[in-house]
Amino acid sequence: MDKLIIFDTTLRDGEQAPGATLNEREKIEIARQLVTLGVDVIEAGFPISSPGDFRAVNRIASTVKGVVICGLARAVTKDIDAAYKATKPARGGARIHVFLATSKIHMQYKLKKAEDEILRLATESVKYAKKYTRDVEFSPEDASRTEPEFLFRVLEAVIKAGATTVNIPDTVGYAYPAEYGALIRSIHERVPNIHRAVISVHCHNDLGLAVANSLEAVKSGARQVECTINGIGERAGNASMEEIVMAVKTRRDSFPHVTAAINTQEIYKTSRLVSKLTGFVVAPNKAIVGNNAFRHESGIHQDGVMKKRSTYEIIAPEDVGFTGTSLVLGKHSGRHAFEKRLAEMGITVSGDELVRAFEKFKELADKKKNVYEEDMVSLIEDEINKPAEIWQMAAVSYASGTHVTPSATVRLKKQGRGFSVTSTGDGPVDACYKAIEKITRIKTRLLDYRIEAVTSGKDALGEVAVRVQSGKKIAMGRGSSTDVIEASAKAFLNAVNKLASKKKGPDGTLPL
Ligand SMILES: CC(=O)SCCNC(=O)CCNC(=O)[C@H](O)C(C)(C)COP(=O)(O)OP(=O)(O)OC[C@H]1O[C@@H](n2cnc3c(N)ncnc32)[C@H](O)[C@@H]1OP(=O)(O)O
Ligand SMILES: CC(C)C(=O)C(=O)O
Ligand SMILES: [Mg+2]
Repeated sequence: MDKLIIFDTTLRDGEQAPGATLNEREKIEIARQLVTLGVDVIEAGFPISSPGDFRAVNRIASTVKGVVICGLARAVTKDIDAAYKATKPARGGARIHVFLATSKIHMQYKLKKAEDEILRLATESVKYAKKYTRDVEFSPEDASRTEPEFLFRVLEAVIKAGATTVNIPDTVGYAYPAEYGALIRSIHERVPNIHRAVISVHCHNDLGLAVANSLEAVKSGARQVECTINGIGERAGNASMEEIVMAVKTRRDSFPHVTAAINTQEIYKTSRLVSKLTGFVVAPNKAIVGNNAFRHESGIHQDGVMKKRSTYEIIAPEDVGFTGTSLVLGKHSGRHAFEKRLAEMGITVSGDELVRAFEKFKELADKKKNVYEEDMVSLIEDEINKPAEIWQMAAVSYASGTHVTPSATVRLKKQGRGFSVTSTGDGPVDACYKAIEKITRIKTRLLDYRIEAVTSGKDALGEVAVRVQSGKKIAMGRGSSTDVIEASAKAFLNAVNKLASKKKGPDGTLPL
């Protein structure tokens, strides 16, 4: 079985994504994690591009061990000198990666050079880099749009000049899998000295085909893939490392001939580090590392996963280091998952109670994006234990603003009698809560307060969820209104009623 060399270019091509710029310290932190992940080569940067990038590549080469450190260079001697100087301290090996475009469009309009001049420059640059290190990679940029005959000539020449890896970039993400695979096979057939070099692939995602193209290339004889964590990179990005590695591992039947030495349990952690430091949020539906990659909300899927995981999961989440909850409750969930979640929370309901609680859950899930654990507890308390509504909310009014001491007047009813109290507080919500405490004579501590919009638009309904403690008792409360202060007061009173009914005095109040 051949080794599939994983060449990580998160710190070079990944960092070229607008907005992804990393400083020296951040690059080192990512490089260290890439070593823990087990990549074979780290393309740490483009040393000529800035003094900061030179320093970052140089620091990585000096401090990050156990991996080949690569620096990118144009076919220009000062770039190659800088790449050499920056990568020189690498103990695991230093690689110089020289690139030069070979497609007609790039040669004519960008480089303004003819084929012969390109061939000469490519060969001389590789020879020049070869003076510095044994490990030289050459990339004919835009290879997939290069005239095949010219591409074969360039590859043969650079291998003769000493290139040990020849990379075939699909620079603009133009290729599609069958075509790209055929290109790799034709290189095997038409470049006489190809056996002296490793064929590498470097695919961009402009048509969403970067991973598919890379995999097809591996099937066709490529033995190095250039990729980035989370697929970040120029424009639509590069081929995503985690997708390639997990595809090769999961579909061993299709890739029996290669193996990648990646410690896959580190994938999720690496993804989150790169996301945090670049500021590029990972889409929830991103393969392998998206938040939803291993989560199920649909009842039929949840039921299947509970009965046999592999009905809907082709990868074990722990294989990529994902440890979050896999069953998410929402409007598409079914009874099996609902019951399981309750059981996990230590709540056992069955028969009619379960039917009722499930109906209420569906109603709530229709309104809310997320059904939290506290919502479940509150739902069970409301629907199953049915606490008596000892105090009813009659009215709330409040005053607040700049240079105004927040105050609230709350009017509650109990057994037909009205009670009204005005109180001040740290804000209108606090003033309401103090007024309710005074009327009910229940002393509380607010443990948690959460507010979210359950409908959209200017008249959105705000729902407040609170967790309130009195003595040793804790109760959840929920309240909704288009006025968030009123919703807050309702939620608090809902919790206070539960506390009162949990330990009623003769008049339904808790002892102070
Ligand atoms: C496909 C890829 O990802 S390639 C890598 C792309 N990455 C980057 O460009 C990031 C870092 N780049 C930089 O910091 C700068 O572009 C530098 C330092 C490399 C060069 O900066 P400048 O000297 O100011 O040149 P500028 O970027 O404006 O133009 C590029 C020049 O390099 C030439 N060039 C482009 N590719 C190559 C190459 N592979 N070999 C030789 N020359 C090249 C261009 O033709 C142009 O030359 P010209 O000035 O004679 O017209
Ligand atoms: C420098 C080369 C390999 C590149 O990034 C590309 O062609 O996309
Ligand atoms: Mg690229």
